[in-house]
Amino acid sequence: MRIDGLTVVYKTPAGELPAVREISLDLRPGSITGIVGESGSGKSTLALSLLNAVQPPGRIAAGSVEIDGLGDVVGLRGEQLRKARGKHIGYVFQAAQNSLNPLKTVGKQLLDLGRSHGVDDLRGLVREAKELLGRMGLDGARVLDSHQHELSGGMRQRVGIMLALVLNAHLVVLDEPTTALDMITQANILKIIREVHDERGLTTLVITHDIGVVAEVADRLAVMYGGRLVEQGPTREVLGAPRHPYTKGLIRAIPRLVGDIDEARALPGRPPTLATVPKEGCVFRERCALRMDVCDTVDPRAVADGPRIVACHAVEGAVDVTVDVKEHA
Ligand SMILES: Nc1ncnc2c1ncn2[C@@H]1O[C@H](COP(=O)(O)OP(=O)(O)OP(=O)(O)O)[C@@H](O)[C@H]1O
Repeated sequence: MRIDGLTVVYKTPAGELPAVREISLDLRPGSITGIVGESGSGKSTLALSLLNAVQPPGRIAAGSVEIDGLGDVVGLRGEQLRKARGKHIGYVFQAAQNSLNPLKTVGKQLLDLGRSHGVDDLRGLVREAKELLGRMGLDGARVLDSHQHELSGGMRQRVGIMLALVLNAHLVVLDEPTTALDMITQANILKIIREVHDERGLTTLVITHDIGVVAEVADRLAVMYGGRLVEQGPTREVLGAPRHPYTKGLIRAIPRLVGDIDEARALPGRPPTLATVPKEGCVFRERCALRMDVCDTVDPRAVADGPRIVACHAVEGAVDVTVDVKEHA
């Protein structure tokens, strides 16, 4: 999947405002990419636009989402689009716990899904679903016989993951796949996502506010702030040596299990909303220790340095960000 210059706007009383702005990102075949960002940074809007599923008052205003063998998803309509979802792209939306039909059993919904995508071997589909549910620690036969209200939030979330994987799509988008789960179940589900990903040679995108989740599963990490991607690169490199001041702040804000709890320092200020996100210049400048005059007027370009891509005037200008941030703190 190649996302290029993607901009998504919502119509508001103040006019159309961008929730996702000029995002470019390549999902490499066989990799797991994690997108991390605070609430309101535009993650879910981005996930929806990858399936061309943004609903009014939102719309994709610019850019493309090219998928191998399918073309630009932004140009797909109606039946073509419905077929692409599920068969080419499996997805779990953020509200997976609430997205099942309350009137039908999970098994009935699975069969509906299979039929609507022209699956001939429905028995095989049920077998596959049971296998996936079993791996996630559930009794597959029982779950398929259940209605939504008979399942806990965590069980529904696992059903959502099963439905995303069962049609054997090669591209899988998981929006907050583990939010309703306790820590142990979360670790187990992430392990299974990784295993199924490897077994099937999938290309996977995991969207989350939880940097621990991406640290666990993602090969590549992209950091989102105010609708922009501010930094991307191999997960270990980004977490081990973050370059963008926002990524640094985000990592420093994580409390650790061992060591001094006071070392975790919350990032001062709040992330911008649609109404407050600056129309020009850097979206992070209000909270940035390295703010310069140019940040008020010029949007920093995303500059690549090997596998790392960073959009920051201070980094672009080769300022030693580590030293400056420490001094400021
Ligand atoms: N239907 C809508 N109409 C107007 N604004 C919207 C709509 N949906 C989202 N927004 C705004 O777009 C911005 C991005 O929202 P989005 O839900 O994509 O962020 P997010 O990073 O997924 O946050 P969260 O994790 O809380 O869901 C936010 O400022 C949000 O208020």
